[in-house]
Amino acid sequence: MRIITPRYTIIEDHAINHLNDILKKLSINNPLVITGKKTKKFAPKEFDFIYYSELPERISGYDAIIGVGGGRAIDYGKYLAYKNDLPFISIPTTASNDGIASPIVSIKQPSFMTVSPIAIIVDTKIIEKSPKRLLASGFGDIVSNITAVLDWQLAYKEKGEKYSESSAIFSKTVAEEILNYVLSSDLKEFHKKLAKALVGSGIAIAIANSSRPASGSEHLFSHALDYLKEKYKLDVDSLHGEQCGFGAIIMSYLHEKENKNLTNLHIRIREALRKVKAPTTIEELGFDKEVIIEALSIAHKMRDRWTILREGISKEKARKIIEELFY
Ligand SMILES: NC(=O)C1=CN([C@@H]2O[C@H](COP(=O)(O)OP(=O)(O)OC[C@H]3O[C@@H](n4cnc5c(N)ncnc54)[C@H](O)[C@@H]3O)[C@@H](O)[C@H]2O)C=CC1
Ligand SMILES: O=C(CO)COP(=O)(O)O
Ligand SMILES: [Zn+2]
Repeated sequence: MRIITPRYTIIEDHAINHLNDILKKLSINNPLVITGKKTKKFAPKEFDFIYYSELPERISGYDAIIGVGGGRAIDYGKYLAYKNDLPFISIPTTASNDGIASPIVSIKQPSFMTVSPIAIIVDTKIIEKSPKRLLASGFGDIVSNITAVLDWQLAYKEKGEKYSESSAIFSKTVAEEILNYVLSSDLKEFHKKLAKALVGSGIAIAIANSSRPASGSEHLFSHALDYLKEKYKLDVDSLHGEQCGFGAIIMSYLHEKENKNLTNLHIRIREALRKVKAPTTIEELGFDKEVIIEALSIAHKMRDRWTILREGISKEKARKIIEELFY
């Protein structure tokens, strides 16, 4: 199977200045920009634009789509490009999840595979100035790759699932590298290392042609929270990466129980999340304890993906795990 990865990836201060040069190299003359109301100020002024909240199904007369913004702006831009069979250029204005580089579209669950961006332009000066909460969310999404790879290896061992060692090693290495960086540094370069790690995660997904290297039981838990937010009409504004990082604390704890080589993994993950000020308590994440317990007990049903949750854990066992970890 052919692996499609971005043809141009620039991650540096003032990277935005390279856009016209990249468009020329790609022979793109008339792109349409998809952005959000708060991130329109970062969009190149010379091209037409549409807000992602006002997306048409079909467009004509453009030869590419450029996504400029946070996770949803990039996701909707990627989706529109895919629907119209156009190349997609990703220009994230923050680093809140690995959608900035992945071939996945997650505007609704289940997410689906499209095509990797043909170019990714990450202006680290813009990222640095973006809300710290969004960068903490991005760290949650990348640290979740550690439990995602552990789950993938478990599925390979217990169910014979297709597994790519090259994608898994890549995904695990970028995640562990930034975890160690956060635990041992003053975070001066955090935004740059985070942007590079999230791009690496998106490429690992492209290599696997699946979100497996970046989405395991911790993402199932996050999808369960999204489902319960909808079901109970909860007024909770937790971000994708925040939910996944919190889920990684729980799932690394479950993996540790079965694999003594992983001792203290959940402690290291929780300490690193706390250091970047990502939510690490139920109150900080914004949910009631009972919703967290219900999410853990239904997470395995969110998609057909074998993980450490296996056929699911009872509410009683979920309660015990949550109380051991957070009380
Ligand atoms: N395709 C993929 O692989 C994945 C895609 N996603 C997508 O990402 C979405 C979540 O993305 P998030 O970014 O967490 O939330 P979001 O996109 O809902 O919100 C991000 C917020 O940050 C603001 N923002 C962005 N850059 C900024 C800057 N430089 N300064 C000030 N404000 C800025 C935006 O205006 C927006 O209000 C999901 O709903 C899903 O659509 C999530 C995970 C994976
Ligand atoms: O969020 C993702 C990777 O970080 C995509 O995961 P899903 O395939 O579970 O939606
Ligand atoms: Zn994710």
